[in-house]
Amino acid sequence: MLGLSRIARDLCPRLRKYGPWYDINVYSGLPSRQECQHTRGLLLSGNNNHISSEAGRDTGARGCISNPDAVVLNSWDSSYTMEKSKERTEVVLLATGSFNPVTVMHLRLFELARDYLHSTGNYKVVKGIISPVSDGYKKKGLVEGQHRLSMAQLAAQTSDWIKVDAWECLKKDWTETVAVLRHHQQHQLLGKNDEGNMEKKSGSRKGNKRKRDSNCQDIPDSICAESKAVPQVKLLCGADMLESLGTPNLWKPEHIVEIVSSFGLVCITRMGSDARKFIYESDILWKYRNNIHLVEEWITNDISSTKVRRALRRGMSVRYLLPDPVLDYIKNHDLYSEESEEKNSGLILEPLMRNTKKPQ
Ligand SMILES: Nc1ncnc2c1ncn2[C@@H]1O[C@H](COP(=O)(O)OP(=O)(O)OP(=O)(O)O)[C@@H](O)[C@H]1O
Ligand SMILES: NC(=O)c1ccc[n+]([C@@H]2O[C@H](COP(=O)(O)O)[C@@H](O)[C@H]2O)c1
Repeated sequence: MLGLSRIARDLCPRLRKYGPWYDINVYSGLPSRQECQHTRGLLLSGNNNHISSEAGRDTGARGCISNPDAVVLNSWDSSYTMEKSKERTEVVLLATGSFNPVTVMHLRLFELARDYLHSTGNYKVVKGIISPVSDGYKKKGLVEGQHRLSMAQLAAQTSDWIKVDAWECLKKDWTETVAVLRHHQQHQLLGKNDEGNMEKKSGSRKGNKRKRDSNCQDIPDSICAESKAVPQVKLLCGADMLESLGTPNLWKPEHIVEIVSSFGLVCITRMGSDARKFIYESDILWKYRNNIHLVEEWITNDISSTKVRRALRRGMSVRYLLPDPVLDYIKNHDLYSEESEEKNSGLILEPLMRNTKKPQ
């Protein structure tokens, strides 16, 4: 830890010569992501290191801890940096949900969110992840995880950037969403470090993938190899899921704070939900509103998995609401019936079960 603080101190004079905006102030604690939106610079630490080292006093610049696992030095003067480096904060969009079954609207969420984030000029979406919930969620009518996973995989085949991740789904027990976010953020961090180590070992740099930052010219190779900031994982959801944050005992308050402060939300408007009003009426969400990106879906589309299952049970066509391969999969496995809709009937949803205090 002390070694890392020393590295930060050593780097200051070198970085300072590129301009006052690079003064470094590595804070302890966990600032909100909005303070880190333009995170750039040197990845300094790994697991749970909360470095406190004041290396520069100018108010025009700061570094910050962008997540519990990484310390990055960033530029405070974002407009200058944007213009100078044309770099944007990399984002991984994570959508959790039942996906019972996945619909074309689920895929649209990713496209809408990516368009919006790119239009801000501040972000570059590098990946989308669909993470179907585990059977342990115990939602009524939830068909087996393996089927929901397979359908999501078939749907994602049409995209070159949306992937399906089985980590959450294949667990026997339900995982709280904040833990899923932490898992994927950690994965990003390890991925970046592995990439850095691989390059150091092979001594090669592949194409443009990890171009040496011009600001790194006289910084030791061992540090520069890790100079690309880790992508931020953000939760992607519809406005109904955002509103579910207000359902008593469904979400732990500290988890809501962590989601909106440390990760951030990208929320797509949905018929029947008023996300703006909900944010206004919630003190926590209002406090972190700069880290909640509300995306207006102008081509409104109220496809829902519940409606699709209902139509399937009634023998009605759902073609063009789901990708064709998903429809074929449902037919081949005879997935949705009156019987399947009764699954978990009478059971309490796992988050409610966990968060409801038992009477003394
Ligand atoms: N039409 C839609 N508009 C906006 N968001 C949507 C839409 N459909 C799904 N979502 C979002 O996709 C995520 C995963 O949704 P989920 O798997 O629960 O599907 P769903 O269609 O909402 O299911 P259900 O009908 O059971 O509520 C959630 O964040 C949800 O808000
Ligand atoms: N406390 C929590 O972390 C919490 C509570 C309720 C739902 N969720 C998640 O939100 C999503 C909701 O999906 P559905 O809209 O299909 O019910 C699921 O991924 C579920 O795991 C998380």
